[in-house]
Amino acid sequence: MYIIKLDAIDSTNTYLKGMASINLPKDYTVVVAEQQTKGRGQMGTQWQTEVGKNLTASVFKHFYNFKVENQFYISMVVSLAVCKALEGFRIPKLRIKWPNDILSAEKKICGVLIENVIKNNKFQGSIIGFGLNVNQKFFDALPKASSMSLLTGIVFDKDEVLSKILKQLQVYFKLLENQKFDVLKTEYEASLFRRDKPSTFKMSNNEILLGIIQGVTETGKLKVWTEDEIIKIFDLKEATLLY
Ligand SMILES: Nc1ncnc2c1ncn2[C@@H]1O[C@H](COP(=O)(O)OP(=O)(O)OP(=O)(O)O)[C@@H](O)[C@H]1O
Ligand SMILES: O=C(O)CCCC[C@@H]1SC[C@@H]2NC(=O)N[C@@H]21
Repeated sequence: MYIIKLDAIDSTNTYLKGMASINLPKDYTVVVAEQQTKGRGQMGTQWQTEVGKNLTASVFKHFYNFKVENQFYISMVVSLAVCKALEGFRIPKLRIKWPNDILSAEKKICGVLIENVIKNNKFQGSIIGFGLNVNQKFFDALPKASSMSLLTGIVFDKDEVLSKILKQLQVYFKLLENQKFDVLKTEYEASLFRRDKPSTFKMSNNEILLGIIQGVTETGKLKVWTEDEIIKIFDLKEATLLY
């Protein structure tokens, strides 16, 4: 494991992407920054965190002969590894909000941004970025966010948290390497936020839809039992889970 610690950078994902474009980094090369000036979230959003309080890190993972159709398993691995590490710190009521937000007591404490590295027309590996709210206490502009510290009253050692997450990433990636697809999907679905509960979705055409989350497909689409009594399959661009 090789950890690069930076005081400030635009984005740890962008930094690692730049490294990978020159030479593919070794497996589990980690970039961690105290401050990101252009932290990136999913779907073009910004990742905002208080300087020095939280973990913003990116990890490089190689994949050899990986079938691109299995990509969602990478997402499952990362969400499960973060959850398992957080369980170890006794963070309460952990859930994975599809596809890969980590919630505690229904508030978002961690976001994940996975970006693929393709070279010579081949999928070489992924840059796994995660932003974990560790010791930040105020989220004035983010009403749905919280942190490990806010939820427990404890101030955490960020290095210790990072090291536990990296350890769990290795454990769960081993399962993926050994093709334990069922184990991963079952554990992911068991942790899914609002599974088996009536939920409200906002569709891309702005319609509101009610349904009950059943689980996910192997490619990461959400299976929802709707009012018309059929199972609908949503991809990320189609539906946002409101509550
Ligand atoms: N440090 C952070 N912790 C949690 N969320 C963050 C953080 N930084 C940025 N975000 C993102 O900010 C966005 C706005 O969060 P907010 O809590 O206001 O919910 P929202 O805009 O209603 O979004 P959503 O559709 O994700 O429920 C979300 O996409 C969230 O992922
Ligand atoms: O929208 C999300 O939930 C994903 C947020 C991912 C944020 C992390 S912080 C470290 C890494 N570098 C980035 O620019 N983004 C990810």
